[in-house]
Amino acid sequence: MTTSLADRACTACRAGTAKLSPGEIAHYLAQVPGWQLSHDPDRIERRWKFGNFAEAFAFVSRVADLAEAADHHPDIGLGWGYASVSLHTHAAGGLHENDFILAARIG
Ligand SMILES: C[C@H](O)[C@H](O)[C@H]1CNC2=NC(N)=NC(=O)C2=N1
Repeated sequence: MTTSLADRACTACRAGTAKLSPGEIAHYLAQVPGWQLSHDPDRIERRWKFGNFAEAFAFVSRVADLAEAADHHPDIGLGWGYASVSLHTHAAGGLHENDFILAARIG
């Protein structure tokens, strides 16, 4: 049995790390329902709605904890009743397995 994405470990990336190919992206994207692919650079994004600002802020705080634990860091948007997360790997100039691991952990 293969390890589920959320249980895999993020690997440290250095400049020059290869970004995922379109075929690899499609393979990983199928494992993170709700996340959408965007481009330039390749990235995955998701937006959540909440009933107030405090709930959105608490969600963002949980995402920040997951990011620190993984040593992989998303761009985060926050406002009244919503939060958005965008993931890509700076070192690769696009998407890396690490982005999908963190997306799977965030949910
Ligand atoms: C050494 C450490 O793994 C790197 O600096 C990490 C930190 N967090 C990161 N986060 C993201 N999104 N992309 C990176 O390339 C990245 N690099």
